[in-house]
Amino acid sequence: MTATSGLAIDARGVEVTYGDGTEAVRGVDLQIPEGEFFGFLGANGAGKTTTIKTLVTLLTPTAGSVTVNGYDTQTEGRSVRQSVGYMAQETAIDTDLTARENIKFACEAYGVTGSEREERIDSLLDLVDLADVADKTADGFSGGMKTRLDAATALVHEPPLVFLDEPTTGLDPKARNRLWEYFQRINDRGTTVFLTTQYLEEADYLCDRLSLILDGQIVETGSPDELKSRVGGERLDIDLADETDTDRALDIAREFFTADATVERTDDGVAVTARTARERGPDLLVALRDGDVAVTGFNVRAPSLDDVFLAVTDDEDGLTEAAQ
Ligand SMILES: Nc1ncnc2c1ncn2[C@@H]1O[C@H](COP(=O)(O)OP(=O)(O)OP(=O)(O)O)[C@@H](O)[C@H]1O
Repeated sequence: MTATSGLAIDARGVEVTYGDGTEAVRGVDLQIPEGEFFGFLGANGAGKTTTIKTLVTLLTPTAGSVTVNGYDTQTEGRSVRQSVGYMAQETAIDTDLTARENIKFACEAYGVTGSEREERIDSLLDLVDLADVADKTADGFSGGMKTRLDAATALVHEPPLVFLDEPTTGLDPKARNRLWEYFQRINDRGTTVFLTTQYLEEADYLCDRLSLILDGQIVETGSPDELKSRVGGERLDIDLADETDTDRALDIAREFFTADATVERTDDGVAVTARTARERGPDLLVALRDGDVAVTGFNVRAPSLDDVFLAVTDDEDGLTEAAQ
């Protein structure tokens, strides 16, 4: 690796416009330190795959510059490709071959030869928990097993940086959790991971830092906790027995929580978002009872990345409206 900056990825002002005029990526900046587990979070069509394809040199940016592992993607494409692993959305495995044969095939494609090859294949099979089925053909594998095999084939050349494009889409929770363990394992051994996902919970669980991408632009970057703090604290949902009590409950809650809280009407009652929601929630319930408001249920939860996305996209809507 020639990187001296300590950055696995340094992308500046990247724009990608497809031939039909679609502006898929509109000015993306990414500085990702070596060793980081980075998440790129966005809905369908937000521009995640286009960004990855640009970083791994499958697409040439319309504008901007990208350095990956210290190599310029436009002038040193070959070195970039040799220094990264890429697990695309479309599977790269051949289901007529065994797990071992698939990995061997990937070794050949990446020029991994010689004495260390068999050892590396065995260690990858172990890493993705497929050693027991190494000599079975992949057509009988579950979705999760195929995905793990796919991920292993992206790692045969021991790249310092691996791109995973929505690797858990369509997997059941058990298979997904197993894959998460494996991704953590490869990051623990020093590999930088760039993961795209539509799952907020996944980014929250795995990533050191993440960016939210919306319509080809990064709208927010930070650690999961930092992003969650954007929402303004924990959320307390209170269900009311009688809908006609809602206005009174809102008044009591607003009086009880001061400036920093958001108090709103919900389908079942009221919700308070505040840093002190958990701590002061029980006292609010007492205040509601004293005000003759009957409560049928309540729940306090830490903000999810869903909440963050909503907060950010609400802001975006506000900006768009203001600009019009
Ligand atoms: N080859 C293409 N030609 C024209 N437009 C494209 C092409 N590929 C993608 N797009 C468009 O570019 C935008 C970004 O797509 P992209 O696949 O990068 O998003 P994504 O966030 O990866 O979505 P997904 O979760 O569906 O994979 C979308 O509007 C998509 O329709």
